Amino acid sequence: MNDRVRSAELFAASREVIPGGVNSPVRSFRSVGGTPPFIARGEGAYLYDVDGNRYIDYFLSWGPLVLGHAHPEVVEALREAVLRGTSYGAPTELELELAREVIDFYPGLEMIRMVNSGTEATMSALRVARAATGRPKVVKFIGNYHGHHDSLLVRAGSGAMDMGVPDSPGVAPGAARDTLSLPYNDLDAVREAFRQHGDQIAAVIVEPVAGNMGLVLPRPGFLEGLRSITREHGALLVFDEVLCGFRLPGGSAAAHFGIDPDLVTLGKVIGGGLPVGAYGGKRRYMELVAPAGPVYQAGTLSGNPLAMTAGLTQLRILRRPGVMAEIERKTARLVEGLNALLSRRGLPYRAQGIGSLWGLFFSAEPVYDYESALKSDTRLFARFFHALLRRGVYIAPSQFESGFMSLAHTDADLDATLEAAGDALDEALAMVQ
Ligand SMILES: Cc1ncc(COP(=O)(O)O)c(C=O)c1O
Ligand SMILES: NCC(=O)CCC(=O)O
Repeated sequence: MNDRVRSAELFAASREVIPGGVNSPVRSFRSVGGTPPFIARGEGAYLYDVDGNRYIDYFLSWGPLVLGHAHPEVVEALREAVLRGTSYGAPTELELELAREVIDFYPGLEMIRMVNSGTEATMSALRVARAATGRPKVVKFIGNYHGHHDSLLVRAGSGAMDMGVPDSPGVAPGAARDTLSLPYNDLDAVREAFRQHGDQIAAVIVEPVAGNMGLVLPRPGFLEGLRSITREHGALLVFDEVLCGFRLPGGSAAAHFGIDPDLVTLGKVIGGGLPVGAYGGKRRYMELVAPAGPVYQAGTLSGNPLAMTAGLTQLRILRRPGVMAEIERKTARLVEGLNALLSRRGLPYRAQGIGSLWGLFFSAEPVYDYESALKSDTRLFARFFHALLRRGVYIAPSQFESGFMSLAHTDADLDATLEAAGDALDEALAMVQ
């Protein structure tokens, strides 16, 4: 492994002109320390940095690249598409095709609107929910992350969790006042919130599998409970599947858990690595969106032809027989391998996976919400992270993020990863003691 000398120079220079040197806080290594590699290119399962180091990539642009970097068919489709122009601001058949592809993939989805990010998707979904119900309040769960718009940047996960201040200054107090933040996996808290404010609550928004406080699964009955409580009180249930969409068995939480949300937000995988988000749901709600209805939401680059091309190509490959199963097999193999390493060392930690998502908490106790996630040993995580990175394996630089898997990862990559992980664990443990 080469030093990251050039990366360090670029990081220092970037910090002069870009806040913190990055265009999104999670990239900065703030919680683990040190210098993030500056990336020169990605290919398959690998990232290459400007100093000539190669990393097996398990954060995959924070989730979108379910086939790996620069999948040849995605690249070819983009090469052809770019010759036809980069943006029209007028409707295309591609948008229809991607809408149909997603609707076909996602049970119960009737209409969908493309936007440019997951943030826009959740912001717009809540606007629809408020318009549909005429109510102001929303329920979210502590440690779930739905993007950075005001009403949901409250007790948020992801980078906000690392900052130690999950509530950002600058969020309009009015916006935050209408957000009720409850512990994840706690149906009693939801029932109590509805008992107090039921006629004021427009929607419950949830990451059905939580991926922004580390990977946290819903307890059996939690999602079913949300469905019945929201129905009972005339509030909408919004599944934020920006992160878990097309990465859970069956492709979605709706399919995997057999639950029919009113609205859904998507992003990441559906854009194939280009900037895309989407919100959709039942026709009666989505027909409120302009110009079909009065709820205004727009976007200069929404439905961008390059983004639609990348998303469509990636989803079609993902739907080929055996592809999702293969990615899931590799995820399970990695998780099993990590757990074997941990048990062999007598450590009380466990990795877990679902679909093509995985996670490992350095906590001896089960993690089911934000508070229990915070009990993890973040110092041990930081040491493990850097020891892994030095061995050419790049996971998300925070204890409170998820791991991802792609089709491009080979069994040889997994073997190399597990060997590196064993050595990295030993190194990290030796340093902590
Ligand atoms: C569940 C979830 N919702 C929303 C978002 C926001 O998406 P974006 O970063 O594209 O704005 C993210 C990740 O960033 C996410 O993980
Ligand atoms: N799990 C965290 C994210 O997916 C967010 C990525 C970003 O904000 O750059």
